[in-house]
Amino acid sequence: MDGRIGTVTLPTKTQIRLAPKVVLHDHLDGGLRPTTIVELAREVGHTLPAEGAEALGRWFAESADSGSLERYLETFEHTVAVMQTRAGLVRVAREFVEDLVADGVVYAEVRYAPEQHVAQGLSLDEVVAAVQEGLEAGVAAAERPIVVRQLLTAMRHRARSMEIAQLAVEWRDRGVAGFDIAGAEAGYPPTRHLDAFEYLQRENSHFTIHAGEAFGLPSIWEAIQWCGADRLGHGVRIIDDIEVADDGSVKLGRLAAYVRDTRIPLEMCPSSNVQTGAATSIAEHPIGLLTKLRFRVTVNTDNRLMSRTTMTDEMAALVEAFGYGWEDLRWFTVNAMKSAFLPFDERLALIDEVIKPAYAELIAG
Ligand SMILES: O=c1[nH]cnc2c1ncn2[C@H]1C[C@H](O)[C@@H](CO)O1
Ligand SMILES: [Zn+2]
Repeated sequence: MDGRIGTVTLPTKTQIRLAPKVVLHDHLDGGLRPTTIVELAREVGHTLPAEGAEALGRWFAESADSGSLERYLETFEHTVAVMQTRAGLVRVAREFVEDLVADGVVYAEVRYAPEQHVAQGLSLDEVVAAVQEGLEAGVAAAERPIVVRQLLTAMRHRARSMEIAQLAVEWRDRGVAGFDIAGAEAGYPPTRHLDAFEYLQRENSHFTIHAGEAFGLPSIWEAIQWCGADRLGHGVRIIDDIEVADDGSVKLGRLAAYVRDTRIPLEMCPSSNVQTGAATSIAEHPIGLLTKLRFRVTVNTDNRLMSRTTMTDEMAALVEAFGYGWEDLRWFTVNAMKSAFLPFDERLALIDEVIKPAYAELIAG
């Protein structure tokens, strides 16, 4: 494909890869290289569900492509198993950054649940330190500048969120930018972790909440109006509060209006949503309508291994499905940078000095 539809030139994959991109929702334990999993599994004696890196990569993608978030999450057993040692965590984090750099990402927030990496005796603090060491090694070795921060996730079906929130605050000046909760959504409302969110608010800290992915509006409403989430992980089901009439007129319910009016960022992950059944296809993904309605939409990968994707792939898929041009890709990227859990002056510097000049050139052709 030469990237032309009629007389309009659409961004090609090769061009998109070179454009600066920002990812806010990218799980460390969802982005390992299959080759690394094979090697680490051999070292620690973990039995994998497929032989060899290629078959394993396929296994992750096929198993995650299940139509259910719960089954999608089962695949993480095999990544988490090889991320239980300091060396394993350092390596995975370093390679994670290398892959982001190769994808043209200039700012990334990398999330994972420290409580899932203590099975072989590491303390929570040692886990965060190992990940930070790997991320910094990746940044130091990068050919192009990249800024990377950690988000510490607590698992919503467990009861360690307060501890993890405290850990995020302890590490706030050493590479951790915020907090998140993840895992099965149905049956585990965000208010189960209200004490952790209230603590973070008192500490002037930042957090996002996975909400509106496998459960609907009540989950989003709790995340925002009870817990005070700064951003929504996915948030796709906000579409349930939007009515589009046959004549094309649109009516927002009170929650959708609140989300749009207060510019709450939506960390949208199109491919992941198709795999878990939160959306039927990329072309029918609510991101199309939400973008048209100017919600604060950002584009993300969620789990590059399980979805066999990259930021470049996600953006290219959106270009193909919706005909987006460079202005649209710049808008997603600036939205994401504005929504980052990084100090305002640092966000502005990346927007003014890195993102806008690069897109200005791309738009000029
Ligand atoms: O999209 C997701 N929704 C809910 N939970 C998720 C998603 N992607 C990954 N997780 C879980 C599985 C990981 O083990 C955990 C921490 O990264 O977060
Ligand atoms: Zn996620």
